[in-house]
Parts: sequence; structure tokens; C-alpha cells
Amino acid sequence: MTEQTIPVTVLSGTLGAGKTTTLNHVLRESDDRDLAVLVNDMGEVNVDADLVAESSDISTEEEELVELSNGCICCELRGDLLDAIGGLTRNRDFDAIVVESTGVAEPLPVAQTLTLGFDQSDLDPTEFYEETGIEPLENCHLDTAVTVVDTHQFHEAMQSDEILDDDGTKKHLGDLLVEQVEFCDVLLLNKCDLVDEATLTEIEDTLEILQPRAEIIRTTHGRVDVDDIIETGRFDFEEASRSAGWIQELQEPHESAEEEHGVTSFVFEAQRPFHPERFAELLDAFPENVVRSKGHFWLAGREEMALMLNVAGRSIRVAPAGNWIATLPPEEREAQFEAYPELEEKWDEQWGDRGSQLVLIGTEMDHESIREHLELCLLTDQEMNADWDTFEDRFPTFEIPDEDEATEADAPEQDGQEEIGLAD
Ligand SMILES: Nc1nc2c(ncn2[C@@H]2O[C@H](COP(=O)(O)OP(=O)(O)OP(=O)(O)O)[C@@H](O)[C@H]2O)c(=O)[nH]1
Repeated sequence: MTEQTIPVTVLSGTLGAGKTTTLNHVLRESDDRDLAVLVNDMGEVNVDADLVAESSDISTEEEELVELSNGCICCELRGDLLDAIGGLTRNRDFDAIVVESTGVAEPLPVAQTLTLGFDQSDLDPTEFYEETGIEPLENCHLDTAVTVVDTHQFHEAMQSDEILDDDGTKKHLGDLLVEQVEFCDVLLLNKCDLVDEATLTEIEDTLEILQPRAEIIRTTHGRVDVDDIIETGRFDFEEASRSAGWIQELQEPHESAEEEHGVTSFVFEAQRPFHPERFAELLDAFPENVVRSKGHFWLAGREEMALMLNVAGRSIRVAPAGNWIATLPPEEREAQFEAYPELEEKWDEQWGDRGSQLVLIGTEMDHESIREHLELCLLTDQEMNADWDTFEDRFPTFEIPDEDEATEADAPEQDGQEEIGLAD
């Protein structure tokens, strides 16, 4: 992006991770920068904005500090976010803008809004402008996506069953945490004072494998070098969308070496379908040391559509991953082969591209044992010849989509994709 436009930093992180603390630190340390701040809070009373006003030296004149309440900038306030930034920058130039998201916000849609709104993406923004009624803002660019992690509660959050209600949209805490970690440029491991060194390095190892591209910085009370999160020039939408560890792992599968704290990853691949009941039982008792698993799979009896497995901590979700290429008319199939030449290499004469490819990331995982358990869920030779429709299948059923969605497992999730928990 051009250097003349105003760099925007977005701070994400779960509730209480330390976003406001970090923001206040940045404000205190930025005497030489003219900063504008935009705080999104879901409550009636915007406590965060009050804190910002209280402990920072900037005046709270409207043009420098904007609160967006009663909604979330990753969903219903997307247009308002851009309006607010437009309002801030219309008559004044700032050195940088910092946006503090709510604890339930997903960074990807916020980044999408900003890159489209700043006309900073290769995507065609016409539909977006029509939907939101906003004008592109050409005087800003999304510069850095920062995620603040509560290091002290990281393990707890990953093992938690807590469901967050984002104005009607239910979200699992572990899911949200993983989404925030997987989509960012800088990861602040905050609250380091509450965690011993061994735990810290273990979490660092885990985060590095979940998000290999981000710079990981340890902080206490959000005390970060301001230049590490403001005007870094690190943000790139395409790169950020593809930076998650599980995507990297699928692109270049390798059995990762055992780290000091036993954080590893591997890819499980199979060209036979899973038995629906055996695989459901495995997911019901999924090993707790797997912190993340993602990829597509083939369930016997579902020969039209690939399913997507999405495990983040204790959250296990299954979603449609699009039709198998093998079900497409020949000309469309050819187009897919051209776009993804590697598809042809794995093509099976009888089953085409049907198969499973799952990335598993975890701590102290026994790869062999997990592999064996997964293999035991595959159909046996005898079952391969049985009538697959007679197998008990308690996975959710999904409508076959009209549009051809990419079926390769490393495709980023489609916006608006319905995801349903197996246990629900
Ligand atoms: N011990 C310790 N406490 C911290 C640290 N950083 C923040 N806190 C405290 O954690 C609490 C939450 O911090 P906030 O900065 O309000 O967190 P937040 O992410 O803005 O929270 P929400 O706006 O509710 O999502 C506050 O009481 C902070 O003082 C840290 O590094 N160590």
C-alpha cells in the first residue's frame, strides 16, 4: 500500500486478553504520533472507551476517539466501521488509527471490510459497496492485524466448553481463539507475568505451529514496542488468509519434528471413506491433546459432497466442503484440473478425488496411535462391498450447494457457511 495513506492497526483478542491495556500503553508511548482510536464495545456502557479516555493523554474530542457500541464490527457494524473511519479522516490527517475489536469479533471479516472499504484488495468490491452503501476510503490502508492472547488462560480457553453469544450467533471460545490466532500478523502473548517459563514456551510453540507467519511477542500489561504494531506494513490479505498452520501443513505436508514441549503436527490421508458411526464415536472421544484439526473428509454414503472437519480445542464442527470434483460435469471437471493440476495426480479411477485429508496439531500427540484410530474408522474390505446407505449416520445432512464451491481442503472457509456441531 502507498505510504501516504493512513495505516490502520486492528487489535483483536478474546474478552479480557488485554486489548484495552495494550491500547492505553500505545497511547501513552505515542507522544510523537497523532493517533485516532476506534473502540468497538458490545455493551450499553462503553467501559473500554472510558478507560482509553481516562488513561491516555489524547483529548476525547469526538474526532479522535470513536466508540461503536451495540453491535460488532465483524458483523452488523461493518458499514459503521468504515463510516466512522471516514468521519475521523475526512477533515484531518492522522499518523495512524487503532481499532479495538470486541472480544467476540473475528478478525477475518473485519479485515475483509477494511481491505474492501479501503479499496486495498483484488476482490471486486461492487457488491460490498451496494450492500453497505459506503464509498471506498482511499486515504487509509489496513497495516497490521494484531491478536492479543491471554497467555494465562490459553490452555483453559482451549479446553473450555464456554459458548459465547455474539448477539445471537453462538461461538465456542476455543473456536474464536483459534480464529483470532490464525488470522493475524502479530501475536501478543500478554499476561506473561502470570505464567512460568515452561508454560510460556509451550504456548509459544503451539502458537507458532497454529500461526507460523505471525511475529510472536511476549508482553506484560500490553507493554509492546509501538513500532511492532503500528505502521509495520505487515498486513497482506491473501497471505493472512493462507497463513494458518493447518493450511501450510496441507500445502507442504511433513511430520513436524518434536519440539521441546512436544507440540507437533501431521497430516492424515486416506482414499477410503470413513464409517459414519465409527468416525462419529472417534470424534465423540477425540484426544484432548489435539488442539487443532482441520481438513476435508469422505464419509461412506456421502458420495456427492465432501465434509469439512473443524476442531479447535473442545469445539468440533462439521460443515459442507463442496461437491466432490468427481460429481461435476466433464467440462467443469477439466477446469478444476487446470486450476489444480495436483488433483489429477491423486485421482482414483473409481472414486475420483473422494478421500480424506486432515491436519492434526497438538501437544504430546502419539501420531501412530492417532493414525491407527483413524484407520480403524475407515471401511474394511468387507464393508467396501456392503450397502453404505445401511450404515448408521448421525452426521448432519447438508443441502448440496448450487454453486461449485472449491473442494480442495486448503480453500479458505466460505463466508456465511453454515457449520453444525456434531454433538448438537
Ligand atoms: N497480571 C496481568 N494483568 C493484566 C495484563 N494485561 C491486562 N491485565 C488485566 O486484565 C484485565 C483485562 O484487561 P483489558 O485490557 O481490559 O482486556 P480487554 O481485552 O480490553 O477486555 P475486553 O474489552 O473486556 O474484551 C484488566 O484488569 C487488566 O488490568 C498483564 O499482562 N498481566
